[in-house]
Amino acid sequence: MEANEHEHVIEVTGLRRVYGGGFEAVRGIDFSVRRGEVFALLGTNGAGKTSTVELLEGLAAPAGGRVRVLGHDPYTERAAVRPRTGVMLQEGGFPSELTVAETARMWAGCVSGARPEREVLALVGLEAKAGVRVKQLSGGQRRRLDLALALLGDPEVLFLDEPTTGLDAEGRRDTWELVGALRDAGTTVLLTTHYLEEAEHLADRLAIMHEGSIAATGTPAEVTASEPSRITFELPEGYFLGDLPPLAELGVSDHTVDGRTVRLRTRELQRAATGLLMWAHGAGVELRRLDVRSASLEEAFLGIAKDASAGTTAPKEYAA
Ligand SMILES: Nc1ncnc2c1ncn2[C@@H]1O[C@H](COP(=O)(O)OP(=O)(O)OP(=O)(O)O)[C@@H](O)[C@H]1O
Repeated sequence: MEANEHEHVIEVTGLRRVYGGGFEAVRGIDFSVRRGEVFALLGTNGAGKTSTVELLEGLAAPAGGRVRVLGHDPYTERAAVRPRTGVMLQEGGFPSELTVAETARMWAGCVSGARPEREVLALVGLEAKAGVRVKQLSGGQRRRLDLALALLGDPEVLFLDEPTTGLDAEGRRDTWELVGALRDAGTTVLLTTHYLEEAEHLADRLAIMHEGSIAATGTPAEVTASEPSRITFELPEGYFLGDLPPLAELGVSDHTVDGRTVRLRTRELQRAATGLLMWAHGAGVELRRLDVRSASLEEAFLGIAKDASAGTTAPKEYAA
């Protein structure tokens, strides 16, 4: 057992993946995941998330760099890593003629110390479908079955590739609850997702990938804080933009005016909001339709992806 096993369950350094035709899908990325953490990999289509997760699962060898899962190389030391990990691929690809229970039983036969099938089917809310053939399940129910199978071995580390794609709102919430409960029980979870709300809700830390590189990492709050906050209001009757205090002095980085609606962007939300409200108070006017808000993870994601496309920023690392 390596000394830092309890600290970093997954360690990725300078990782690269190159496909047959020479295309470099993962271009030297670094990140680590601590025990009991939920870590989300986000990114635009084709960013390299699945290519990365497959390397962590030991399904392929890296073209460069290093991966350690539970202190082992998941590709060359597969036998040491595989029994302690659970994997939910994007496409389960199970025989469609088997029933749900038969599929779970078949899969359990490949897992040492498997939990009872009924138990994992209940965890994902599929116990009532035990006798139904896989081909008769809806897309969302198949994702639940994929998740149930990943849980059969009671894994220490769980890899979930887009676990809630195709699930309805209730199914998504159920999966979030389950992942939260697994995390509380000490399971380390690495997931990929297209749903920023999901990452915001579930992830302790995340990385945003773009074209094979990591554009930003940190907690959702840290990554979100990288994007300016917004203040929107209507100019009071009889007032013009020039009547406001100088915007630069309020810490406003840019602004737009649309009719009487003013939109400000600032990285100093408290200073800008306080200055504006003090001005309104002093002038004895009301700022109608006032809306003051921090950026959402979605806004931060779009901003980071745009910057990365334009090549204007170095990777942003917010994590301690
Ligand atoms: N077997 C392959 N051979 C060649 N190129 C591949 C192969 N698999 C993936 N790629 C390319 O590698 C890049 C990364 O793909 P990957 O599936 O890892 O992205 P992703 O971030 O998971 O995307 P998505 O969000 O769309 O699932 C893409 O440009 C894709 O076309």
